[in-house]
Amino acid sequence: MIKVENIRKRFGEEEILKGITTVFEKGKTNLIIGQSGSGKTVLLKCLLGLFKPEEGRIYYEENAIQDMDEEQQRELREDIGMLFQGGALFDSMTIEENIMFPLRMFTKQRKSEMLSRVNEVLARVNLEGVNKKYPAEISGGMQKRVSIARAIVNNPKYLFCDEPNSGLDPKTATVIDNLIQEITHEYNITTVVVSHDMNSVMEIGENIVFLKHGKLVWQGSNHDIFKTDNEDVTDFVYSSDLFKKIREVQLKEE
Ligand SMILES: Nc1ncnc2c1ncn2[C@@H]1O[C@H](COP(=O)(O)OP(=O)(O)OP(=O)(O)O)[C@@H](O)[C@H]1O
Repeated sequence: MIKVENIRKRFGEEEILKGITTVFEKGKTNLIIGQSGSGKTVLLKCLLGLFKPEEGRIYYEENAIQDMDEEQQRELREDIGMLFQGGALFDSMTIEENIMFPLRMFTKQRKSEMLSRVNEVLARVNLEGVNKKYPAEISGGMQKRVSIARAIVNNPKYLFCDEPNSGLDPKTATVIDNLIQEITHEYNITTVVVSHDMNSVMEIGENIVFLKHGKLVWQGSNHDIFKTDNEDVTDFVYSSDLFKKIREVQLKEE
């Protein structure tokens, strides 16, 4: 669980996050959504400790990151898996070396132990046997799965995903979304996904935090989102014709 209490972040004169309070729940896929520029990435970077809010507090379980010393922050980093936009694999390393990277950084495991863990996570993302390939030799969807394998290799308690399915076709995007959700449930971790993709909202939005101009204007699940009459949310959801039609059908059925 990650708890955010009244955080404010400004750059120069401009206040980007205007007092956000929320909880990202354990064992759930928590989505941060909103229009471009609403502050999603800034909030994610605050959660990760990459930006320091001027006000407010962020708790990982009961521990505020503001109170952590360097050693505690290092321990927290070990518990965090990160899936970057675009995958961010190292092109000059094989898939195996890419996935092993966090293990080399954070553990003192022997090579054989690391290799066996690499094979375990590759199997989890249904990608056995690609160990010796380079990122350029596999498809975009496979690269994303390798990135997920790397993000979970160290058994994180928290998983952060920044636009995990950008650049993927809709079918592959759904596979990636579902994989993120399955892993979240299986390992009972706190997952936070930044997205502006309505399909992701539908598929995996168990707890959705909706931002507008740096404020949290709505929070709920993918079931609630079709019932709300909050105009900011409906404008966002029904900017897509497909979802407009789904809404019409739902309203007729009720
Ligand atoms: N390092 C920075 N310095 C100054 N301004 C910043 C910085 N990072 C973000 N901003 C500003 O904060 C605002 C919110 O940006 P943010 O990247 O969080 O939006 P977003 O909701 O993630 O948008 P998108 O969906 O386009 O990625 C923008 O106006 C942006 O210019």
